[in-house]
Amino acid sequence: MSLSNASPEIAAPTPKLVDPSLLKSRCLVNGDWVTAASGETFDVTNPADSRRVGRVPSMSPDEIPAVIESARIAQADWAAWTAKARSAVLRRWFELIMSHIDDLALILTREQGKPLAEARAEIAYASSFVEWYAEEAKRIYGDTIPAPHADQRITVLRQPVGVTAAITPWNFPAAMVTRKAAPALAAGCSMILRPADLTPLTALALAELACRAGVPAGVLQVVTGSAREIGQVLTDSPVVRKLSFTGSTEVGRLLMAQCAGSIKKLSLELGGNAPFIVFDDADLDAAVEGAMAAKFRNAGQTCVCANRLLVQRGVHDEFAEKLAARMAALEVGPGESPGIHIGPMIERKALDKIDEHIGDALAKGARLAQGGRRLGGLMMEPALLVGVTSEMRVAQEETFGPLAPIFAFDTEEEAIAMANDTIYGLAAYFYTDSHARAVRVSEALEYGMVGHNTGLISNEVAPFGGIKQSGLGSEGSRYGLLEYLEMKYLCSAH
Ligand SMILES: NC(=O)c1ccc[n+]([C@@H]2O[C@H](COP(=O)([O-])OP(=O)(O)OC[C@H]3O[C@@H](n4cnc5c(N)ncnc54)[C@H](O)[C@@H]3O)[C@@H](O)[C@H]2O)c1
Ligand SMILES: O=C[C@H](O)CS(=O)(=O)O
Repeated sequence: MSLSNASPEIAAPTPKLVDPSLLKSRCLVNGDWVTAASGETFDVTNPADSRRVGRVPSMSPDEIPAVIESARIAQADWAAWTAKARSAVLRRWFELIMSHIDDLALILTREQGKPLAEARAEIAYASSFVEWYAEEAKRIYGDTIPAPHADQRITVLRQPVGVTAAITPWNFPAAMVTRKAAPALAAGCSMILRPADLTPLTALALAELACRAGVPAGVLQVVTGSAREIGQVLTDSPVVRKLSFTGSTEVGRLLMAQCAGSIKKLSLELGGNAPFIVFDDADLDAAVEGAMAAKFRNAGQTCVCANRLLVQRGVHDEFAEKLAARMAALEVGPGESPGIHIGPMIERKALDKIDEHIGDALAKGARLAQGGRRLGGLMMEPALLVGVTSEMRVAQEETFGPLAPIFAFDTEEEAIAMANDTIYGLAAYFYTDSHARAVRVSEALEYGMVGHNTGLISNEVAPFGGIKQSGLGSEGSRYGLLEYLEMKYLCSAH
């Protein structure tokens, strides 16, 4: 691999936004674009070069109760719209996102760092949730149940939860927003979104397009500022009936406790430690391609990334050799540069954690087979470790970077035990061409999502979610809508 970067003398022309009004410097509150009452702001910087790409308000927690009240008033009206009318607005939002994909991708790459091609893919993925829930909005069905008494009629209604809040991470600044906002709005809820400080601009641009699509004032609001302070107001408020959080397990635990006081409905999409298991009877070339996809998407900064590569001893050396060759072809550089596969890490502490994981593994007997060099700024060479064992930090902690640690195993039972030896349960992957083994392994893995002979499992139609300490609930699919609905049972006597 190499560091691809336009030389300062002939820097590539900086593409401009076709619609500069998508680059917002204010928050969306009750249909208005507002500054913080204090006038305070904070910068959003490009991880590729630390240059400022935007500036957003640092709202005070004192301003949030008014936002919640706006959301409460707006939600009552929004819930009275017909499902078809809500669906039409969501459909229009989907169309506007896709027609502005290039600008949204550019904003996303500039604040998050991922290569433009990946940013475009994320925008399309994000829009697929809006498209999906525009359709699902019209299919929120209830039940009628045969009553046990002749004079009774039993029905089950599904009604919107009401005012909801969402707190989202920096690694997928578009998809993590629409994966929450789309089902919320489809269900007839309102949503107060607080995006990550590192990547708020994409969320604000999506909100601008939601306004253009006809989402009424107060139904979707976006506030920026102190996560802890704003989060505390949102979790304390009894008016906020649900919190949807995507982020680390550590913060998820904290927010879950903060929501206990008001017994909120909770969706938690938390950390992962995905095993990627390669058996002797796997198609090795397919397994290598799957590992590249599962490990290096978003430079390894995804919750479902292959955090551990477990390879059966009979194919270990061939797999490691093939993977190293594919990794060597990865181009590292600024996301806006052409042909880049691996962008910068989001911040310095992310690079430091990867170094710590490599250092710890080497100190405990692993070998750095390839890569691992820092390349300046927040860039690093994708690294391949072999001889990794369960005593090393990388076995139990989410690396969240382009580090591929290979663990060897002998038997299927050993592989399952290694794979399940973690507090996490988000995603797991395994490669085998044996049907019998596929049935056994898919049922034995303790994860919310399992990929068999594939390293890419994320889409809008399937329930995305974890078990154990990777979270609660699911997003996407028809199940994701249930997270924003309450069930009411009506027993009517005649
Ligand atoms: N399961 C999933 O779908 C999924 C998806 C993406 C990321 N993640 C996880 O998120 C982590 C990386 O993202 P991150 O670094 O943004 O996670 P993080 O938990 O540090 O932050 C997530 C969000 O919570 C906010 N936050 C932080 N402390 C808070 C507090 N005390 N109160 C309220 N909000 C607070 C942050 O500002 C951010 O907006 C990884 O662990 C990754 O696995 C999970
Ligand atoms: O970080 C994990 C996100 O959920 C991204 S994706 O849904 O896996 O693409």
